Amino acid sequence: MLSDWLDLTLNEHSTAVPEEGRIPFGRYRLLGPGMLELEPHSVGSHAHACILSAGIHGNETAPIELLGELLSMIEAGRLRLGAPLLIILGNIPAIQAGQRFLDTNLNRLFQRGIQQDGVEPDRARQLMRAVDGFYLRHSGLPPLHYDLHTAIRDSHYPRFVVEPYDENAVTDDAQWQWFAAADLQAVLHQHQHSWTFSHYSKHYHQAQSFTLELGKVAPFGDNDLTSLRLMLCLLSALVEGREPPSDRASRMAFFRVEHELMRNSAGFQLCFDDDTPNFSEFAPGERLAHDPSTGNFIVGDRPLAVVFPNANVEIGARAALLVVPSPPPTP
Ligand SMILES: O=C(O)CCC(=O)N[C@@H](CCC(=O)O)C(=O)O
Ligand SMILES: [Zn+2]
Repeated sequence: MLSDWLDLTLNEHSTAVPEEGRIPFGRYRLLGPGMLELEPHSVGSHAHACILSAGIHGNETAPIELLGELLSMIEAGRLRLGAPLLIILGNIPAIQAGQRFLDTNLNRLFQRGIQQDGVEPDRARQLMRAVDGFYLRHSGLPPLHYDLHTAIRDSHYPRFVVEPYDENAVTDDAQWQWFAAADLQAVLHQHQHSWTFSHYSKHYHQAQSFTLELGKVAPFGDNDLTSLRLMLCLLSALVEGREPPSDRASRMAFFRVEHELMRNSAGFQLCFDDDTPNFSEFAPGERLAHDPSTGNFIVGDRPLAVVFPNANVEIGARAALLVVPSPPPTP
């Protein structure tokens, strides 16, 4: 029944799933569309209050399939539920339509007090309430949130972590070691508040919270989950409330954002090929973008690598992150 919940939710039949019930080692409760809470009979020695979200962008399907796999394992009793878990399917109509979003990018709206109306702002408000309630109910446990995505382009590091910015919340070193063991290959530290879903949990709840890019966008059924086998091991450990496997953080490449390229007008253009992979480097003097309202953006004294380039974002939105290597954290 739990593993059917994903399919039934996406096919508008979630009412076919009872609102609450038993599962091996615990209970489940539906909090609302695309929001499933699992509560263990007993918590493991390393349990966190875990939020795992996917489908914040509707065309990013591999993470939804990965959560389906995790739910099947829980339902079959192959994992011993040992931590409270909130599973979230983000933008349900966009997932149904196979689109990144319907009207506006949901992953820029996670800010308390947002005033906009519409499908995505309403969903952001629902999800923020669900996160607040979940962390309040499980306030005795450290909060954790992994928001699972896939990227539009190829990448020199196919699986990587984006660490949201917050000056008051410190990332545990253990997180980097878990990500290294999960075969994530790079980490990107954000340099300013970004109002993404992972930023919400970090900023308002001091959660260990990250956006995880787990490969490239593909339709349902076209994802190769074998590359996510070690990621599934990390998630399984979190589900069971035991300590995840660790590896040397220095296996991963670390970067920090130096500059955000914004699309300021309709005529904005990126001056490199559309299929340029994430983390491609550009030399000093190269022109990266042209915007009729602000002119050229030219690389300054040191090389810059480009991440998430997209000239077609909404006007006023981020069109690329420009990043530089940064030292790995010292344990
Ligand atoms: O591949 C792309 O261009 C976009 C992939 C994506 O959706 N990335 C997230 C990153 C969120 C963050 O900065 O933490 C996004 O743009 O929302
Ligand atoms: Zn995404």
